[in-house]
Amino acid sequence: MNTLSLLLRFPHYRFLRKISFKSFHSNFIPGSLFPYIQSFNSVCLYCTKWMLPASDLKRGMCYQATVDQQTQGLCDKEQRLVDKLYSGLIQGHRACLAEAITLVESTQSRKKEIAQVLIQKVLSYHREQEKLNKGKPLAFRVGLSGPPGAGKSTFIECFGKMLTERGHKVSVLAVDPSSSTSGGSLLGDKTRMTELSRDMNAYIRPSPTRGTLGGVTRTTNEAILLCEGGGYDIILVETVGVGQSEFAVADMVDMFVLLLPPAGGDELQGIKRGIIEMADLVAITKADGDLVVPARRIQAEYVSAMKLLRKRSKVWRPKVMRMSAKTGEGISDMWDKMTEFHDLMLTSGELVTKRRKQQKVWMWNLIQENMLDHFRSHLAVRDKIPLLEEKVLSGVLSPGLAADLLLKAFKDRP
Ligand SMILES: Nc1nc2c(ncn2[C@@H]2O[C@H](COP(=O)(O)OP(=O)(O)OP(=O)(O)O)[C@@H](O)[C@H]2O)c(=O)[nH]1
Repeated sequence: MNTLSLLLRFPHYRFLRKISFKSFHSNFIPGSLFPYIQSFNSVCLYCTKWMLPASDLKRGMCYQATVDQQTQGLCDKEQRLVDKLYSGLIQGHRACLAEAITLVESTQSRKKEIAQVLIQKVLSYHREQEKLNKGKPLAFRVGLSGPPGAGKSTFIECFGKMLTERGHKVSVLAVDPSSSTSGGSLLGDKTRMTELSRDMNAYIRPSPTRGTLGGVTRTTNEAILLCEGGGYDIILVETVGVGQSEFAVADMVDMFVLLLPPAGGDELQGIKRGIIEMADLVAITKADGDLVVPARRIQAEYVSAMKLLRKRSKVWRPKVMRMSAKTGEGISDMWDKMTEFHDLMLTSGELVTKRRKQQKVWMWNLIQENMLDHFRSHLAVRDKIPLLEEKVLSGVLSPGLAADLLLKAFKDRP
């Protein structure tokens, strides 16, 4: 198709020409252009002229169409809610941040859809802000894990206060995978971090997970984004290192810190080897008074053990430090090490790569969770599950055969 026929086909060709290559590449096509785009093929030809790969354009169209669809699907009241939360959030209003997190945590399907429109808006805002920040991420995301009683909340209280005094805005998301399954809570009693919770530059929020790993992935990832949109530049995600949630958390942060008490091997039994392998920094807590000597010993043990671990980064080797939240000793050194890590990861490009990979993991985790929900609630399967589970438990049926039967029933019925 030559320029003349393009002009005939698109009377507004001159206008179309004004759209920059860059705006296409950022996967954005202004909604107002859609009336001008009559067929995808024609546009591909138009784009070939401007050296734009058709796949990028297709992706851009699909993306924008999805966002438009989502936004158009909202009624006035819902749209007003999204607008109110979005503007309040980016202006730093804590109440709006809290309400926005509650919205993303909702299990109601309509609320989930509204939340996605909000998240999409916040993501666009992020992209803009990161561009203004020369591509540098808006916040430093740190995962903190350790066994119960390791001193996590005492550390976060002390560390968080030091950071706010230095001018940072700190958000603490406490992921508690136990709360909905056991009715009890590993992390969440209200007396934790009392001083930090009164600090106007800190925001503490328990992150309920509905007891599923998928719950951790969805709500925590989205809460991180919202906190960053609200201007928090340091996000601490706390979790108890005795289950699977810490692995999920490690997949959503820039740096993973493991807090270990100066205790003997037995008390650290619950800590899985895998979690140590994921740590970028191990901090031995409570290194004060009588505990200084055991803290030194544990530190030396971990220094040697970590030398044997596979290297995960070209620019960083995991460090083992000692600190005391009671005396404050070692806390500032820890922050120095953490910023050193952040700077190295940023300048080497590893941080950007890591975050990109995490986006993909996030997407697949969500798909996995939704597929499993879909499978469990499918008409052809739902009623068979208790019976087959029972047979597997009593040893009448092998788990493999039971799984095959359920999968077959799922596949055979539409
Ligand atoms: N000596 C000393 N004790 C500490 C220090 N930090 C915490 N503790 C004590 O260790 C105990 C557990 O501390 P927490 O901060 O509640 O530990 P946690 O890891 O948050 O515990 P969970 O909330 O159960 O997961 C408390 O009695 C604290 O007073 C420290 O730096 N030095």
